[in-house]
Amino acid sequence: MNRWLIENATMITMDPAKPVLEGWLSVDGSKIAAMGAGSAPEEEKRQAGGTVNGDGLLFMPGLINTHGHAAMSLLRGLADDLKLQEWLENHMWPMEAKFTGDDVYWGTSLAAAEMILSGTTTFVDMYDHMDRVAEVVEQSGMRASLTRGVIGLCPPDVQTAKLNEAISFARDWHGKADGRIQTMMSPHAPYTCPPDYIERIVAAAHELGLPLHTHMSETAAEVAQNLKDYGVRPVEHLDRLGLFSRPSLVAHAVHLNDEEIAILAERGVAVSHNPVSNLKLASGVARVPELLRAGVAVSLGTDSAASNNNLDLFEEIRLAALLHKGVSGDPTAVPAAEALRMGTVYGAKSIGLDGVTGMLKPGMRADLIALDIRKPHFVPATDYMSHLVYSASGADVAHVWVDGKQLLKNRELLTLDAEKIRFEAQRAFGRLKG
Ligand SMILES: CSC[C@H]1O[C@@H](n2cnc3c(O)ncnc32)[C@H](O)[C@@H]1O
Ligand SMILES: [Zn+2]
Repeated sequence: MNRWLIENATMITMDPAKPVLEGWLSVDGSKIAAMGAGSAPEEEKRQAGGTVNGDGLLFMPGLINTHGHAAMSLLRGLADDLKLQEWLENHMWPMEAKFTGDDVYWGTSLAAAEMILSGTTTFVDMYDHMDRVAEVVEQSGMRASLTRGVIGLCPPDVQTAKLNEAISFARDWHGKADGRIQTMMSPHAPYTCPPDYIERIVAAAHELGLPLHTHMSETAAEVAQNLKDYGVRPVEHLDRLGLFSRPSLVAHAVHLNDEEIAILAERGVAVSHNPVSNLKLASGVARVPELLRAGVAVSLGTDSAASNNNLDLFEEIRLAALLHKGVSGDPTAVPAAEALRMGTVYGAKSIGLDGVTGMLKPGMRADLIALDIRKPHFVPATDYMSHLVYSASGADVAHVWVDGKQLLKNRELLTLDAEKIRFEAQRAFGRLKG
C-alpha cells in the first residue's frame, strides 16, 4: 500500500503553525503527503490504498531518544542504587567485557521492542559491536543515529584498533537501511579518553563529515577530576580539543556553570537531558531551563535500561516537565509544550534530522505514533498536549509507523519476534551472569 490515509484523527503535530489538528493525514511511501482539517478531500480518498480510522486515537510524531546504550537492557536490574563510577567500574564494565556480538544483538532487539512499544521511532545508540546494533535497526524498521563509543584507557595499539573500528562502522553504515541509519563518532567521555585520543577522534569526524557524541559533565566528581588533570572544566577542555568544531551532541551536561552554558549555546552544541538516569545514579539535576533560555537544543534520552530502568521516553518527558518546576520553584520552568518539543522536534534537531522527523508536516517522513485515548486518564478532552505530558505513558501507544511502514499494530510488534527476543535475552543474561 503506497498511499494511505488516516481519517477522523486528533493530531498533535508539533508544527508551531498548527499544533493541534482535527482532521486527516495522507502518507505516500515513506513521507507525509498532505494533511488538513475536517474530512479528507475526495481526491485523497480516491488515491488511498487503505484507510486508518483515527477515532479514539491521538496521533503525534514518533518520539526521539537522543542518548542510550540499547544492548545494556541485558543488564537491567543488575546493579541498582549505586553512584556512576562504582556502577561503571565494578558492575557494568566487567559484565560488558564478556559481551559477544550475539549478546549485543539480543540486548538491542529487546531494547528496540521496548522502544517501539512505548512510542520511540528514532534512537541514538553508543556502544560496541555496532554492526549487530545496525542489524537490529534494519530489521526493526526503526530510525537511528549509531556510534561505536571508544574508551581510551588502554595501550596505544588498542586505542588505534578501536578508533579504526569506529571509523569503519561509521563509514560503512551511514545512510544504510534505506537512509534510516546515520552515524557519528564518539569518544566515550573526557575522563576515559586522553586528550590526544579525543583529537584523533575529532579529526576522523572531520574527515568523514560526521557529528560527534559524548558523555560530558555528568557528575561533580568528573568536573573536579577534569580540573585536577587538565586545569579546566570539561566544556573548556573539549572545546580546546576541537570537539565542538563539528556538530555535537553531549549527554547529561548536569554540572555546568553560566560560562559553560554560554559556550555550548555559542558553539551550537546540543544537550541530551537524561533526568531518570541522572536521578538514579545520584548525579544531580541538569540546568535545563537555563540551557533552553540560552538557546541550546535540549532533547531527551533514557540512557540505558541499566540506569533507568526502562526506555519509556514518556517518563523522561513527564519528568523534564516536573523536575525543573520543583528545583526552581517556578511552575513555568519547563512548560508541557516545551517538554514535548524536547522529546520530538528538539531531538530531531540534535541529530541533524530537523525537517525530516519529529513533526507531522507534509514532506516530512511518516514517523508517527497513535495513542489510545479511550483510556480513563485521557478524559476529559481538555488539552491533549497536557495529557501527553502529565498523564500518558508508553503503555498507551497502540500503533507506530516509521517511514510510512507500520511497526506496531494494536500493540503487536510487526517487525520483531517478541517471544523469541524475550527468550534469547534471558538466555544471554544467564550466560553472562555465569
Ligand atoms: C563505550 S560504549 C558506551 C559505554 O558507556 C557506558 N555508560 C552507560 N551509561 C553511562 C553513563 O551514564 N555515563 C557514562 N558511561 C555510561 C556503558 O557502560 C558503556 O561502557
Ligand atoms: Zn550513556
